[in-house]
Amino acid sequence: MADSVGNFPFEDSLLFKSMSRLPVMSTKRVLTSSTSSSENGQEFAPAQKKTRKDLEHVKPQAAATIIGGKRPPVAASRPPFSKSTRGGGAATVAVGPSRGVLKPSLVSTAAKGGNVKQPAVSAGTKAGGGGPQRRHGWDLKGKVSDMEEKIGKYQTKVKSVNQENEILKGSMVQTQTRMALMEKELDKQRGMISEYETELQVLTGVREELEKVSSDKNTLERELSNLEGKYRVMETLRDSQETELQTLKMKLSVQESTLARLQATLKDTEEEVCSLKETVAQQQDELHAGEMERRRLHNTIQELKGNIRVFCRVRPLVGGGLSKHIQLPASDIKMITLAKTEESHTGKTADTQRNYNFSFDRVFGPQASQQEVFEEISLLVQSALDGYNVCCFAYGQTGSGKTYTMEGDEIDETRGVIPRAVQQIFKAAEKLGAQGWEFTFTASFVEIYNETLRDLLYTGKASKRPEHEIRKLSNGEVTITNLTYEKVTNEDQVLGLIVLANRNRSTAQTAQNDRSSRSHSVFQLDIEGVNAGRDVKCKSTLCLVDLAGSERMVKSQSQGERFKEMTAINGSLSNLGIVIAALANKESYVPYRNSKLTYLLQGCLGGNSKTLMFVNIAPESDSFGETLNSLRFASKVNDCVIGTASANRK
Ligand SMILES: Nc1ncnc2c1ncn2[C@@H]1O[C@H](COP(=O)(O)OP(=O)(O)OP(=O)(O)O)[C@@H](O)[C@H]1O
Repeated sequence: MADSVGNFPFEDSLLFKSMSRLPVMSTKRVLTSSTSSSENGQEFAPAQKKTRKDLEHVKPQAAATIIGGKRPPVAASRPPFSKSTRGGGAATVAVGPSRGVLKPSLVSTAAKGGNVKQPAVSAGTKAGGGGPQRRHGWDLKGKVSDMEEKIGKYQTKVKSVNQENEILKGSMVQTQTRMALMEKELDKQRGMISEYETELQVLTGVREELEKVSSDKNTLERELSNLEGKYRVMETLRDSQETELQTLKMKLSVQESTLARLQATLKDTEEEVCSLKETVAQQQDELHAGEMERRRLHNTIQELKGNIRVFCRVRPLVGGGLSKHIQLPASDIKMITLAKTEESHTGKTADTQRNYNFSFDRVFGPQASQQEVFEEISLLVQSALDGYNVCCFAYGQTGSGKTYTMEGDEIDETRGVIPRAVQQIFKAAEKLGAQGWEFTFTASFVEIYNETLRDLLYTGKASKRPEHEIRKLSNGEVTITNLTYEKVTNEDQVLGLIVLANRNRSTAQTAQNDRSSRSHSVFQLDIEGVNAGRDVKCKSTLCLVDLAGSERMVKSQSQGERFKEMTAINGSLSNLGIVIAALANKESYVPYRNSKLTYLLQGCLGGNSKTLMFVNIAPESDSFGETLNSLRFASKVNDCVIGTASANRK
């Protein structure tokens, strides 16, 4: 066993004895060539030489225990000293063929030597070809001599091993020193690596930032390039605008001088306008006063003409020519004579002619045009705009020309009273607008058949046609429930409503023959005017009525529905006469409620209205009786003087 300095106490006999049993000391060198099994010193010498040579090349790791592996174990790369010293000194070194550093010549085995298996054959027992001869038992001296020789060899060997050990120790110290240095160096290097790594991280960050900055730079460069482009455009624009500005400045200076001139002119003009405004205001006042005066005078004329007037109109003969029994004196436009030749009952006397003379406000012969007729009515229509209720109705037998007079045909010349009145009203309203008047117009169209009301402006389903009632409001106005009251602003709208009403009438006509002849149709236009500047308002109704045929049916021919119709027509027409007579006589009770027609027209027939009745007559001989009746009825109406009308003004 090696001590701390590596000396082996071979002089100790006990130890010496025990060592003789150590397998380490076997002459059989495990790592040497198998061919060398000799125990003589000649054989050892080359081995030692080899070991020294090898040791010169031993690197720090060569001190590790390497056992026959192709590569040294991982532990061999580390400093092996602590391990080998624990084992009690020298390490076992085996051949590392791949390295070639340690040759198989050297095997240094520790006294304990547990790890390396040595051949069990001792030196003494192994008899080689050249070894000492076996001595006889009695040859003790020889044996001792052999032993001493052996001991000598061993001692030499131990010495060389000790030398080797010393060299190894020196080498180990060197190696340790070098290792310490290298470890220091390694630590230093590690520190540097860590620093480098930190630096690398910083640099990586810097690089990323640099890349970002570079990309930002690219973007900014692009933006800059765009901006530069825009800047160039703006510069061009600025240049052109500067030129324009110069031009404008020049123009401005011209304009300024013009303005100065104009301002002077304006001042003069303003003064002039001021004086003109005063004149206009004065003239407007005068105009308004004139308008009011016109209304007053117009109304006076109308009153003088009578608040109920009757016009007679004779329809032309269907086949042309002149009527035999109707005479219209050329000198008097108010007279009409109905002449009837009565044959002598006895035949002995001459036939006598009986004349029935009638006088009306105006008589229109068969040649009278629609325009001529309307001129007389237009004064009344003007009264409607002035705030008076106006009612115009056509009375006469079927086919006498009532509808022709009221509605006429579609062509301009043959248009009747209703379209002409509407046209006049909208035109006059427009003119009055210049004087500050604003008008609102509401139209309705109703039919009275068999004392039942029917909305002629109804556009819904026939099955859902509502029923109507006439109501008198607390303010005296008359209204019809569920009736269409259409706001209109121009003539065309009203004409459209008339077309709709005629369509509604003809639908009913298809269901019942000649129904239109047996029903009254009432067109109403409610007029509301406001002159806000003068604080004046007016409200009136223009009522245009086409009455049912006035002919009397022969009682024997009247049955069922016809009889009912006849009763209704006769009732309402005779009641119309009664109402007009009651109004004319200023009776306290006027039976308006006796028929739907008079109840509906009560606002237009009362003291506060102007009424015009057309009596239409047919010229045919066979209509003589009905014509006479019509003229008699109209004559009665004509004799009535309805109380002075007053305009609905506030
Ligand atoms: N003054 C006139 N000039 C030319 N034609 C006329 C004139 N009056 C009426 N007529 C024609 O006579 C015919 C009958 O007239 P209209 O239909 O107006 O009578 P009506 O009294 O309204 O009859 P109904 O009571 O059946 O409605 C129509 O063809 C119409 O064009």
